[in-house]
Amino acid sequence: MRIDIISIFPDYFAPLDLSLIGRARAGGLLDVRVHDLRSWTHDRHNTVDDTPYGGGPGMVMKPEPWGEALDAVVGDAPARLILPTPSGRPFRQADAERLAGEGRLVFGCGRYEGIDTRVAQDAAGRMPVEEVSIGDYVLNGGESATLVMVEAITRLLPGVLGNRESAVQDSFASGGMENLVEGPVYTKPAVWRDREVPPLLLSGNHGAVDRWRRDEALRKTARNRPDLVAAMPAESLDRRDREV
Ligand SMILES: CC(C)N1CCN(Cc2ccc(Cn3ccc4ccc(-c5n[nH]c(N)c5C#N)cc43)cc2)CC1
Repeated sequence: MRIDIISIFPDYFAPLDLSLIGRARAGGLLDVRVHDLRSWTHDRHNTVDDTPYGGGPGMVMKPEPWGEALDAVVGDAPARLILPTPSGRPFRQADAERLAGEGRLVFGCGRYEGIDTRVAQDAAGRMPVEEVSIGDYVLNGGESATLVMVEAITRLLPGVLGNRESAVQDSFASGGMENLVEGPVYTKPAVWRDREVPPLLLSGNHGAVDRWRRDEALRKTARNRPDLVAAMPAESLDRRDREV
């Protein structure tokens, strides 16, 4: 997969040189290129914003630099443009799974009050465009959202997660009881500050451990995400589950 990111803060994406994504890039599993939008400005001040038509607070990102940047970065290649925005469709695990199947993604990181609407309209004539939001809270720009989405998407690509991790077992997976949040996890030592690891986890009884983990995950989901429990098909909750 190739990912292009266009932003006025390219240094924001230094974290993509680290850890699993950094290793995937170094190993040629992933091609991530970050571009400074100001490279496509031509005035002395590298201007990327201007006042909004119709008045109102703040500034809006000018269309010209974006148009030139997308022309240069995408050209005629097949690609999907992802535009983080507070008004976008919610980005969920199912979207990460869908987008992990794409060959090329381009993330356009807006700032100020957003990008002139004509940029998305113009791009839609050449490529699929998705306006997405990572959550119901307000950020200052699209960079953090792009980092979140790039991580959620690329961790699903074959070979990116090491052999010791697996995206297959992740919670929030689409459909079924996999929608449980993660239950408690423990490692050595068996006792820490007088707190014991549940003895069952040291029993070697894998069936009982699996049932315990599922009960604990269901208990935590009911406590933290009652919306996920409510959305589960009734038949997927057996009698024992209802007692948890
Ligand atoms: C004055 C008054 C009436 N306005 C009312 C509407 N407000 C909406 C508004 C607020 C902030 C921003 C800053 N910003 C610029 C580009 C950009 C991209 C993503 C996000 C973003 N925020 N939260 C998410 N989940 C996001 C995602 N994904 C934020 C961005 C842009 C737009 C702005 C204020």
